[in-house]
Amino acid sequence: MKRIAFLGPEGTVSHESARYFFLDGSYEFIPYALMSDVFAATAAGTVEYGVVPIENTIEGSVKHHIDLLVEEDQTLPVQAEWVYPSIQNLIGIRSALGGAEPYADVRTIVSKDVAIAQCYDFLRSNLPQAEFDYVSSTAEGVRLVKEAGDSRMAAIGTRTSAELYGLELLAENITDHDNNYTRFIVIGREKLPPRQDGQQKTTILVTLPEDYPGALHQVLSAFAWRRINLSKIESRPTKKKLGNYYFYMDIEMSLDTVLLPAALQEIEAIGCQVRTLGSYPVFSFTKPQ
Ligand SMILES: O=C(O)C(=O)C[C@]1(C(=O)O)C=C[C@@H](O)C=C1
Repeated sequence: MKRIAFLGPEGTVSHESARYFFLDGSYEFIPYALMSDVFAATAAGTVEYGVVPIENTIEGSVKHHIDLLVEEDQTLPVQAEWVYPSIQNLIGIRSALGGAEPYADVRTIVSKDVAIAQCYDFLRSNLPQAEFDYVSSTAEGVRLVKEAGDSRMAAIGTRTSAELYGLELLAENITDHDNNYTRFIVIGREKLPPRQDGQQKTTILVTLPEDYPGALHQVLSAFAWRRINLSKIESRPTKKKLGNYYFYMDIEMSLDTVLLPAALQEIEAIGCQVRTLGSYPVFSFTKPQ
C-alpha cells in the first residue's frame, strides 16, 4: 500500500482533497502536523507521496509551500496536479441564545491563515468582535475548539471536520467568493499510475543572469515564438541576496516533446539557470457521483 502524507489532523481540506484524488483504496493517508513535515516525510521515504496545496482562487499562491518545494535539497518532482473546492464553514458550539444567532458568543476564531483570508469579509461583517488565533490547519482549529468545549471559540473548516470532531456548523459555506478552489500537487519520487484525460504541464524555476538587460524578455520570447503557453509566472526571492529573484513558471506542455526542451536549451544558452520541478498530468475537478 502506498502512503500519502497530508497536512493533518484528519478533516483538513488537504485530507478531503487527497481522498478525492487517490480513490481506489490502495493508499494509506498519513497526517502530519506541519507542511514542512509533509515534505520531510516524502524526502525521507517514510511516505511515497506528499499532498501540497499550492494555489487558491482567493489567496493566490501559497508562498510558503512554493518555498518548501523549491528549498528541498533534492527536487521532489511534482507528479500530478488537480483542483478541489475549498468549502469553508464556521464550526463550533451553538450559542445558548439559539436559532437566530448560533454564533453570538464567539469571541475567537481559530483557523489557518489561508482559511481566515478566504472568509475575511464574512467574519468582519458577522463577527466584528472576534479575534483571530492562527493555527497550523483548519482541522487543528476544529480539534482545539472541541478540546476547549467553549462556545466563545469557533473554527473555520470542512464539513468533514465538524462531523469528525462532533461540532456543529454555525454557518455554512462562508467563503467570500463562490468558486473557491485550491490547486493541489502531489510530490514524490515515483511516477503515479497513468490516468485518462490529464493535460500535461511542466513547472520550472528560472534564475536570470545578473546584469543582462532584457533577460526576462528573452526567456518569454523563447516560449512565445514556439507558441508554448505559460499559465503562470511568479517571482520569489532567492533568499540569498536582497533583490535576487527566481521565476516560477508553469508551462502547458510536457517535457516529452521536441519543442519544450529546445526552448529550455535556448534559455540556458543566454546564461539562465533552469531547474525542472516536474512534468506531470493536470486534472480539473469533477463532482464525485
Ligand atoms: O488547513 C487546511 O485544511 C489545509 O488543507 C491547508 C489549506 C492551505 O493552507 O492552503 C488548504 C486549502 C484550504 O483552502 C485552506 C487551507
